[in-house]
Amino acid sequence: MATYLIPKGIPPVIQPHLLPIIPQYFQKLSYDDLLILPLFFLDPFDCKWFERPQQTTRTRLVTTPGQTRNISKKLDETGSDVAILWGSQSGTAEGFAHRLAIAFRQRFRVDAQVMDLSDYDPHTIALLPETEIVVFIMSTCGEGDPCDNSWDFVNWLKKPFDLDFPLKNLRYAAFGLGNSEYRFFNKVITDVVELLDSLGAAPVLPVGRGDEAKRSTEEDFVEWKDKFLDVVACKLQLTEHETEYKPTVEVVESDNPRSGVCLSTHPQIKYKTGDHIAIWPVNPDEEVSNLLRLLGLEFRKDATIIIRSPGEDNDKLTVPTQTTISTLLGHYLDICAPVKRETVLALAQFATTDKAKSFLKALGKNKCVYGAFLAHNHLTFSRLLQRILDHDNDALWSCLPLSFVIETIPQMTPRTYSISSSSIMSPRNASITVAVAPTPLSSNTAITIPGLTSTYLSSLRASTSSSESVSAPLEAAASLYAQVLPSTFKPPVLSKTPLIMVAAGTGIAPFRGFLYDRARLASTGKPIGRMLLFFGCRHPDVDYLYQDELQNLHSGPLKDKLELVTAFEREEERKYVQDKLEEKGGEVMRLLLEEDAAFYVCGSVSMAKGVERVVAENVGKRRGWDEKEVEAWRRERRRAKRWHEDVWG
Ligand SMILES: Cc1cc2nc3c(=O)[nH]c(=O)nc-3n(C[C@H](O)[C@H](O)[C@H](O)COP(=O)(O)O)c2cc1C
Repeated sequence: MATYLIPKGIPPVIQPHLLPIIPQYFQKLSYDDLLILPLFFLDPFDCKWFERPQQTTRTRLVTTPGQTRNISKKLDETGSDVAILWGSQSGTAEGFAHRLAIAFRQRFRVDAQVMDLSDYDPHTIALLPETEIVVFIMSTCGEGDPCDNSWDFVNWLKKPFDLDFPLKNLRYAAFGLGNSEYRFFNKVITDVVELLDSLGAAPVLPVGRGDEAKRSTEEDFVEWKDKFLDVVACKLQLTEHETEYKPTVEVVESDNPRSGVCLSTHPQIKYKTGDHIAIWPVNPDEEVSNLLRLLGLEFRKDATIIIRSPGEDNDKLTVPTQTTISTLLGHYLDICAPVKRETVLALAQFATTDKAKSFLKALGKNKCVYGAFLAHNHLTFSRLLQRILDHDNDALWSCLPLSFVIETIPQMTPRTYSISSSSIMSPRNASITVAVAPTPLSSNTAITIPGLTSTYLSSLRASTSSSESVSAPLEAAASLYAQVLPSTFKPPVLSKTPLIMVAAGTGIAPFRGFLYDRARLASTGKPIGRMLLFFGCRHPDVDYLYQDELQNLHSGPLKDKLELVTAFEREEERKYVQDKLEEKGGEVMRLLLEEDAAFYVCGSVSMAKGVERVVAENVGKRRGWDEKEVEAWRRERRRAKRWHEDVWG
């Protein structure tokens, strides 16, 4: 294992050999699956990729000039009877909305309009006649909250109305995305449907709910979508057509040379302790070259291509244009992503032999067959093409339209990590903590699926040197596309505020930054509040991250201030952080209820849920409160910035 600390702002392409910076506590890491890398770039491809309201401000009342904010008018203008409104934070619901529109067009040869909820005025849904249908595809975020682009819409539904049943003409369908590990599972769609019904709207089919915790969101959506299309065919008396491939993007080659990825360095990157960083992974060369070979594009890989939407607004394109084919496959499309069952079926129409077509149809025919196949096989888009070729040598994929590849393979999205360094201690370097933990296939554990970003990051490390030294040079090719994302998971402003931090696994990352902040403040004579750090992992010899550093801090600059409480799942006592919180309940309660301590939890949703339950039970017991009162207390703590969660499913 090696740790690299690389000064911010050095464009690696220009200056590949990086200067080692070795702050006092950064010298040794104790976990083999750990990597610390710098951040370099913002806006990696010289294009604006994701300027969306949910990533900028809560509301966006300004639309493109000339574009209506009236849903009814938009349907009239486009001659469409179906509006698909999406509320999404990280793009899944948005992707589903587009897929539904494509399926709709393919099956009925008529258009449905996909709309970002924040681009339209909520009250205009009341203007729709009964002959039109609105589809809501909405994710739940935060703690049962709407995504940033859906707040206005949900608030509008909650407001008092002058008329009874103002939405009595509205016919709607709804699908929600959520995760049952969260306390408020799919709360947004549940609330929206309840409110719509109470305002007189009528559902055309039961609400669908996807559950990320069961990894069934995709199949839940497909099932609901098929039912929706059946219902809508009947309601709108649409004529069914044989499914026919109609590209939604057009790909043309250009004579204008383009050098592929256009890097922009950002020498003044700033971050604050607790911020996040989004990393843009790059697909492995092998996967890219396999796909190029299978698509017969090897010799055209450096050709410049222009991607455009025929007759549509090019702003809706999900990949930047113009580009090269190899950049498209290497950077813009997530070619290592799992292959959807729908993709298998859609691919059948391009199979050049009957044998290949039957293979694909049999593989994708139902979710059980496909699920069992995936439980035994690691499938990516190129692996699927190869698989068919192995089955039938005559099957050729060189006629597969590039437009289909662009529409079908999900676009690359950045992966977000907590910054694990302190901006006070190390303002010129940001580090992240990454576990390289490939996922074994459920029915064939000998085969593992590598994580795209963790593998990419370790390949940068491996390509530099096998040395353990922090001064290992980074090769010119090892550039990293990254963007700092401000977060609210910040240490309290006053260093004397007591802290309770609960982490499992790589959830330790932000707390490492918090501790170094306080270590530096302690060294300047600032008063430091008491700190309890609960850390859980499998085994002290396996994944006790930053063990030496934590112990150094504990016995050094944070002596008498920091208490480390560890829980090891695979030691004899088999303890989890929740158990340790219970054991230390007396002190935790004193700090929380009497000393205004700030409480932080970082790690998996299930761990955070357990932690919250232990704290809630203890607070309830101490104060003699019922569940509602405890919940009100917790919400108040959140508002006062004394309760923070950074969790993932
Ligand atoms: C920070 C965060 C908070 C979440 N909170 C909830 C929640 O309270 N209830 C729920 O059912 N799902 C919750 N989820 C799960 C999301 O709804 C789920 O990941 C969904 O697929 C995201 O869709 P999107 O990509 O369209 O934003 C949360 C996810 C994240 C990352």
